[in-house]
Amino acid sequence: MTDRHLDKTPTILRKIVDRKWEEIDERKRKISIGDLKAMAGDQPPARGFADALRHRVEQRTPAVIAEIKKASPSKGILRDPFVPEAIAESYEKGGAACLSVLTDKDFFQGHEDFLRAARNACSLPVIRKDFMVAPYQVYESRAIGADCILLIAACLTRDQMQELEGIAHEIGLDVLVEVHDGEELDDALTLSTPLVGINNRNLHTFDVSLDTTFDLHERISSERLTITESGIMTRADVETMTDCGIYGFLVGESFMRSEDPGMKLREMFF
Ligand SMILES: O=C(O)c1ccccc1NCC(=O)[C@H](O)[C@H](O)COP(=O)(O)O
Repeated sequence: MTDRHLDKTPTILRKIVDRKWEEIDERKRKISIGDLKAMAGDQPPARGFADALRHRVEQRTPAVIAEIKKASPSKGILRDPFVPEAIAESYEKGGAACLSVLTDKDFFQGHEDFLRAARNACSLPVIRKDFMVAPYQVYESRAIGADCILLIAACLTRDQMQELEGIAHEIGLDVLVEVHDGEELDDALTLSTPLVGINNRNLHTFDVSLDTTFDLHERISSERLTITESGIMTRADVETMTDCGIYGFLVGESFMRSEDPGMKLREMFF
């Protein structure tokens, strides 16, 4: 593993990142980075992910990134049967600003085809929710139709994040950088992306505390956009955030466990 925080990085993230490097090697044997760059270059313009969020936040309306995930390491299977296109349509009707689609197979039972299907079923911008460690994956994200990528500060050095962000912006992708503590936020704030996600889930223990957002949000200037991630389960959770001026949300589990995810979104947020 070539990544930072070797002793600090949560075990689950280290396992995921190790697997990502293997996956990249396997994929490179099938599609070269040159071919992938060409495929990325053939894509139509991306849908503006950051713009869609900013537009809502400026109107002091919740900007919800609604997540499509079948399973997670902390919670196991969340939804079965799982039909990404139906979920995407339901989220759009429910008022989501953007979608987040898990593409990691081994830990989240995701797939790139889920991203393609969800994006084709609606007009919302989509973030590829995966574990980016190398430029190959950034080109691949654009090639499969993503509009934004996630950079998780806990598994990247500052230099790696800057490199991946540079490539993403060069090929028309937005970037959401995710942090869980002050040190990671220091690194995240060296990037130019306006989108800063604060993950309320401690990936060592899987405990969730919304205080993580309140503690770190005050260090994020108003030119950027705070997105509170993980553990938003009720309307009361939403109101606690909006009362503190936080209008960006990334929500998965509570929607995924609901029969009608878009209806659940509407009930919780609007
Ligand atoms: O959720 C996990 O178990 C997990 C484990 C390792 C890395 C990331 C993990 N979660 C990803 C997320 O950040 C959540 O999917 C996202 O914030 C939505 O959270 P929730 O609303 O609690 O489903």
